[in-house]
Amino acid sequence: MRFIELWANQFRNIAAERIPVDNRQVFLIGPNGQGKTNLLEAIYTLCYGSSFRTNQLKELTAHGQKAFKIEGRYLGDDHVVHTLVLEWKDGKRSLVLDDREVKDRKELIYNIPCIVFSHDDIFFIKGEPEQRRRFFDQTMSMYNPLFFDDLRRYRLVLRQRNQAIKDGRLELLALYDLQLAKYGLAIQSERTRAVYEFDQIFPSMYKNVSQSSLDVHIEYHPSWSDCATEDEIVEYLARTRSRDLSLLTTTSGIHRDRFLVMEDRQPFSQTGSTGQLRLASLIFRTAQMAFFQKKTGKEPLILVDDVLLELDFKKREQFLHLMQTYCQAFFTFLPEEHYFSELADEGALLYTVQEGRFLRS
Ligand SMILES: Nc1ncnc2c1ncn2[C@@H]1O[C@H](COP(=O)(O)OP(=O)(O)OP(=O)(O)O)[C@@H](O)[C@H]1O
Repeated sequence: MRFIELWANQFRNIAAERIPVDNRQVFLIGPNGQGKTNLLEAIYTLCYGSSFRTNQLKELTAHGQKAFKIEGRYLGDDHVVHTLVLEWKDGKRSLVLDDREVKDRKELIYNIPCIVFSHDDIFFIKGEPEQRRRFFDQTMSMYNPLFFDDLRRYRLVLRQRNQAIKDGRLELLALYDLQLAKYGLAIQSERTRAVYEFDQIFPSMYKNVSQSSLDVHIEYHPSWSDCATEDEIVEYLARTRSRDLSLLTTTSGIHRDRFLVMEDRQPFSQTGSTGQLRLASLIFRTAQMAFFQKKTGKEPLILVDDVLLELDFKKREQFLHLMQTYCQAFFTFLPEEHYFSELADEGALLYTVQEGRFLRS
């Protein structure tokens, strides 16, 4: 698929003007604070119904406004042009695809698979366990709707179980434990498989791009590591119930799983330099692209937000080589970063970005 045209109204500082983007590569070039990332955010929000910068859709509304709208026309894998519209109004989000309301955001994920490369990705490597869980859950949800469903159901049961603990309604726990075990085991098994496969891709990519022999790899440590069946999880939950009751929360489960980025036997966040961690975070994304393609045979749309700046020429070349398999890419660059020409195919679309306006160069 590829976007053909974008339009946003009252979305951050983007001017409400149609932006033709019918090209495999679109370059957005401009000084800081002009609206380059805002356009990437608008695309991402259209693809997933949520932003990669904030959990609050209302923040995307232009200053002084109460609503925004984004519209994208895209050529689908079915070779038909579709129109997708997202509107935020009166505190509510609505999504319409070809005049039909999209009731479940899940439909979108499988419609326009989109991967964003941003500076914040470094937190996948050096941030809290929650951030790595989110990365791997995202990676798996992109190709596996069943995993996505199991995650949603697990989260719902977890919330209900925690509420029951807080309310002292202990008679409900046995039922919740059965459900947690069911969805949790499915998620744990899928995470085990996915990390195994991801780890076939990531370490060699890291070695290639970094031009080093560092063995950086991923380890998965499930919270219920000693449990291989639903019955064993239920027993475990029963054994640890007093701990849950005293801490007023569910202290074990897939929401406590840990994904570790290791170099040899130590956490890479402790041994790697900032540059190495940053590079690893970029490789996380390219590995995510490769993984998605391996699973689905499809190429994702990618949004690359000024992350190439820190790489030296050699690493950038290696990295760009890995990043070839996309259906469409939007790149942001500062004007002084002339090296975008290393990347641009002949005929690529170039826009100069100035105060929220996109001027064809
Ligand atoms: N809700 C909003 N309403 C209006 N303008 C906004 C809103 N949020 C951010 N902006 C404006 O958008 C601009 C920032 O745009 P953006 O984050 O896209 O920068 P950028 O061009 O990607 O620059 P950089 O290279 O620094 O990342 C700033 O001028 C900011 O004031």
